[in-house]
Amino acid sequence: MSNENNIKIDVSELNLWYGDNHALHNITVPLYENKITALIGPSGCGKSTFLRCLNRMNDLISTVKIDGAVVIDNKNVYDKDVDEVSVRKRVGMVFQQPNPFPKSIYDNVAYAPLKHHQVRKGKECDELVEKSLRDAGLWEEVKDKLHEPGTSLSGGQQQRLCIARTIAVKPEIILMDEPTSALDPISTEKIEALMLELKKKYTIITVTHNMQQAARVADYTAFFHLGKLIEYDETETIFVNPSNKKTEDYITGRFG
Ligand SMILES: Nc1ncnc2c1ncn2[C@@H]1O[C@H](COP(=O)(O)OP(=O)(O)OP(=O)(O)O)[C@@H](O)[C@H]1O
Repeated sequence: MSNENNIKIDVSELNLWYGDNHALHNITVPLYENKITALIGPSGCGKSTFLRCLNRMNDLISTVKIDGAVVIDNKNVYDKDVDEVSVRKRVGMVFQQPNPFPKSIYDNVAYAPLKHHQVRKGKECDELVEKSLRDAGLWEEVKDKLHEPGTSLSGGQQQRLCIARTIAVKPEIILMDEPTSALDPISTEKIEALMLELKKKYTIITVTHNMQQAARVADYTAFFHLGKLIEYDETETIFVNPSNKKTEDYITGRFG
């Protein structure tokens, strides 16, 4: 694997237990800046669990125990002096089901930046809302109805609204957990095109069950099986010339 890229998230010897269930085993992986990394593997192999470790979302589950390190820009986000809210601001997340707040399109985007005092109400906030919606590829479709409910949009538009809401707080990393699995093919295509645009500014880690999607958008792909990272490499290598038999069996549809 080429090493010309900057490491944005350096995960080392990460283990996670849900009670007695050892769900992630000693995961060590460098995730690269301004790249899209796809996490693939059969259901229950730990993809979402791993993704949620990157912004400390698993801290919200009381039975979880984690050890190991997730180092972002030279600082382990699990160090005692790190506040998890600040981690979640730097590492945004987009979920499988579009989940806009029960608020207007405008307020969905403006809510967090206003709450965190990143912008003032009025012109400054208006500009941020417009920029975020533009960057999420949604502005032209919603600019005349910003005060209508976010839930009045189509599923694909709602997902782009959720992406606009995520980028409005200026994260450095965006985690996506099967961001297109609830969408039709045309909306999926728009989100994939958007991901390729967004990686110029952000580091993206995405979970997908869709092999074609991983092949289309991801620079790097990590294959998980039973809580272990089996293989991680440039996407083309994973799909064309995997070195592990399990990877080959999975991508050729022999299991999963
Ligand atoms: N909140 C939770 N509490 C307890 N166990 C959990 C929880 N979430 C996941 N697990 C367990 O952790 C393991 C990994 O699950 P995870 O959801 O990370 O897998 P996944 O690869 O994302 O699966 P899928 O593709 O089906 O979404 C499974 O054994 C699952 O049952």
